[in-house]
This record gives sequence, structure tokens and C-alpha cells, in this order.
Amino acid sequence: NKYVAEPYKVKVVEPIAITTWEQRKKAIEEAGYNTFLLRSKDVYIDLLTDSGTTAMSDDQWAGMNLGDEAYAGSENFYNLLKAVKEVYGYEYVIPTHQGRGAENLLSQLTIKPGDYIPGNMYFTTTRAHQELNGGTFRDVIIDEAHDSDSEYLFKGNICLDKLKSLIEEVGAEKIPYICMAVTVNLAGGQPVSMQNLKDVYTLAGEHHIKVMFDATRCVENAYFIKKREAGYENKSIAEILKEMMSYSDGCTMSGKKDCLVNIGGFLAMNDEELYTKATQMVVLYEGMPSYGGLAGRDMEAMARGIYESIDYHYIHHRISQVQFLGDKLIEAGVPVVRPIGGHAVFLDAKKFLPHIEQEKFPAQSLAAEIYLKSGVRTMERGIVSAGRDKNGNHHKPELELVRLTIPRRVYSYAHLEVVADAIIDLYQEREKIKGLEFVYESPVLRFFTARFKHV
Ligand SMILES: Cc1ncc(COP(=O)(O)O)c(/C=N/[C@@H](Cc2ccccc2)C(=O)O)c1O
Repeated sequence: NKYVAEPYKVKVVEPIAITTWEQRKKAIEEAGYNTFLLRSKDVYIDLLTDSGTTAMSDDQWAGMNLGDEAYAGSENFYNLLKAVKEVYGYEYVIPTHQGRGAENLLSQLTIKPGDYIPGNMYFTTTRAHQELNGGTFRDVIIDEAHDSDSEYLFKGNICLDKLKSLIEEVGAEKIPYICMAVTVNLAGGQPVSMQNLKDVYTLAGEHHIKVMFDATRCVENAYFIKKREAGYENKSIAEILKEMMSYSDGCTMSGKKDCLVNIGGFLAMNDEELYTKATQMVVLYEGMPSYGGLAGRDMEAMARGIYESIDYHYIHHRISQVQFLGDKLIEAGVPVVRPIGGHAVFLDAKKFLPHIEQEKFPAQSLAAEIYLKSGVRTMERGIVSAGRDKNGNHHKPELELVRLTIPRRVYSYAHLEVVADAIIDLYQEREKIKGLEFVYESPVLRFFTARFKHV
């Protein structure tokens, strides 16, 4: 049938919270209507994030018992280095505790005040580190990415004209690197085509500008190229991934997604000079270049997860689960970002709640209502996540979304049916949902800790 069965069987189970409406009412009020502040014990089906929520395999758990916790030169580091070289093709790797560790190093090493960093749509932590180092992020993604109705198959693509005009406007020497996310999280988990990766790398090369991938969900991107781009249908995920990464000079990686681990990340690159500088800096922030804030066992689990992630049956099932949930909502007429992305289904909260203006945080309110209704936790990816600009005004993104993020190898199709049914019911009674206002707002990455009340 259309949705492939799980290519694994369960060996260990973790009971989940079956809650009552009263319990959930109390929990969401104590959380200030912010799903980030809910306690895991009060969450039934947790679709907050695909980050660090994966189920590891028996082989990865076996690897956890083979942690070489020697402070320096751990055997697990060499296994990680081998996996990164073989699967992604990069020459050097610096382990970090997670993606932000790598973003911190890359931004400090390459960005000077006054620099511009073009990229395919912003990501919260990536932009925060770029701005922290005096850089300005410039969105050069194609227009379709900002249109939740567009069904363009590669909405993560960079618009070459926008990139060219930025280079002309500010000059290549003001652009330390192009930040190419594969896939684009906030566009709805949308992929970049191989042709676009090639074209951007060629253009960047002509101006001696580096291309650094945010490779966090690169395996999902490879899968979409296999399914959607002519000439790749008969190539393996491994072959496609290797070719993808060849159109970059390095990457930051949050291993907590496509490397199938609960903690871990890395900064990878081909340039020896950048590597040398990174080894000098990593000792300040993450520890030795051979462990980067990770225990040996975590590096071992990540090395093994990298090899598992390129297995076709794994990624085919992973994407099938996301597609299954998306299809159910589309069939019921619930407004979602299309095409369905790689790691999540994104509800279009502007269309879901047209009676709530963006300044009253419709996506935030919808995420809270979904939890109250069903115990399902989701994440706001709209105006609250976008934060404020230098003048203190809200960034106002086109896309005001609620993300239903599917963890890897955790839930069954039955869980996703529960999610779909709850959201479809809520859609029928959507006009009862009210807007929110801040009770507490932090100045940086406010969505993690903000608290709200109904207007
Ligand atoms: C495309 C991309 N690039 C880098 C990172 C950072 O990696 P890390 O430091 O978390 O390991 C992430 C993390 N994304 C997570 C967790 C998250 C982080 C910030 C705000 C909300 C949620 C999410 O989308 O749920 C990412 O998606």
C-alpha cells in the first residue's frame, strides 16, 4: 500500500501519558500557553520537534557501551571521522555538542561586523549566531518558498538573481559564505534540487565565496531528489547525498536530526586553514578537537547513526509517515503548507484562524489549543519564533505556521491518525479559538521561554 510499514520491530517500549482535559487545561495554563514550557509527563504524543527525539537502534545502543572515554584521541572520534568522510565526503570534522555548537564556531571564525550572509530562508539559531558576530542575514530563497499554496517541488531553492544582486550590492568580500540549508526547516521542510546546489556552487566559485551547508536534514533532501528530480530515480540515497555535499565547502550539522542521535553535531569542512582555526577555537567552547563536548559513546552512536540514516528503507518509511499525516489533513481540507515536507506537516495558521491578526499570535494560540484538545504537542513557527528586529519591531514572516514534527522511528501510523482526527475536529470549531498576548517575553530567541494569556 501507499504508506510503507515500519522497517523495524519494537524491542523496548516507553509508556506515554494518557491525560484528561482537566489535566491538560491545568498544564497549558501553567505553561503560559507555550508548548515549549509543558512537562514531558503531561504530553501524550510529542510532535514538538524531530531534534534529539529519535529512537536509537540496537546497534547504536551497543555502540554506547563501546565509549572510549579517553580524554584525547578517542577511538570513537576516528569512527565518526571515517563515517563523515565516507558518507558526506568532507576532509575534516570537529565534533560539537549539537548544531548550535557548530554554528557558534563557524560564525565566530568567518563573520566580521558588516558582513552579509545570504541563505535560503532564515533559521532562528543560525541567524542569531550570524547577527551575534555582526553579520546581516539576507534571505535569497525563491519567492515560492514564502507561498504556502505553491506546490513547487523544490521550494528550498536559492534564487540566483537575488544572490547575484546581493553580490553586486555589497561585494563578494563582504560575504564570508553562503548558508545553504538542506532542507529548509521554516519553509516547511522543503528540499533544494541538485541542479540548484550545482548552480549556486558554480556562481559562488566564480566570486571565490564559500558555500556552507546547514546539513541538519540532508538525508531527507537526498530522498526528495531521488523521488522528484529527473535522472536520480535509480541512484542510491548514499550516491545522491555524496553528490549533494560535493557542492559545498563544508557544513554545520545538528546530528540530533538526520544522524539519528539524541545529542551531537559537528562542523565539517575541506579547507585545512579553516580547520586549523576551528581547532584553536573549539578548545574554548566545546573541548578538544577530538571530542567537542561529546562523550566517546555519543560520538560512537552518531557514527553508527550516520550509516543507518542512508538506508533506503529507513528514509522511505520516515517520509511516508510524514506524508500520511499530511494527506489526511489535506483530504479534510485543513490548510497546510504544500508540498508536505520531510520532517513535519506545517499547519497554515493564517488560513486556519483568519479571524486572529498576526500580532495576536495565531500559530501560538493554535498550538496551545491542539494540546488542550488532544495532548498532542506541536511547535509555533510564526511571528513569535521570528522575534524582533534591531528597532524592536516584530519580524513579520509571510508564513505563520504550526509545526507537527515527526520524530524518527518513534510513533506508529495509529498515533498519527489520532493527531489528524484531533486537528480535523478542531478545524470544525476554529472560530472559537482566541488570540494571545505576551505575559513574559525574553529579548533573545523568545519562543523558548515566552508566556502568554488570552486577549
Ligand atoms: C535547520 C536547523 N539548523 C540548526 C539547528 C540548531 O541545531 P541544534 O543546536 O538544535 O542541534 C536546528 C534545530 N532545530 C530544532 C531545535 C530548535 C532550535 C531552535 C528553535 C526551535 C527548535 C527544531 O527545528 O526543532 C535546525 O532545525
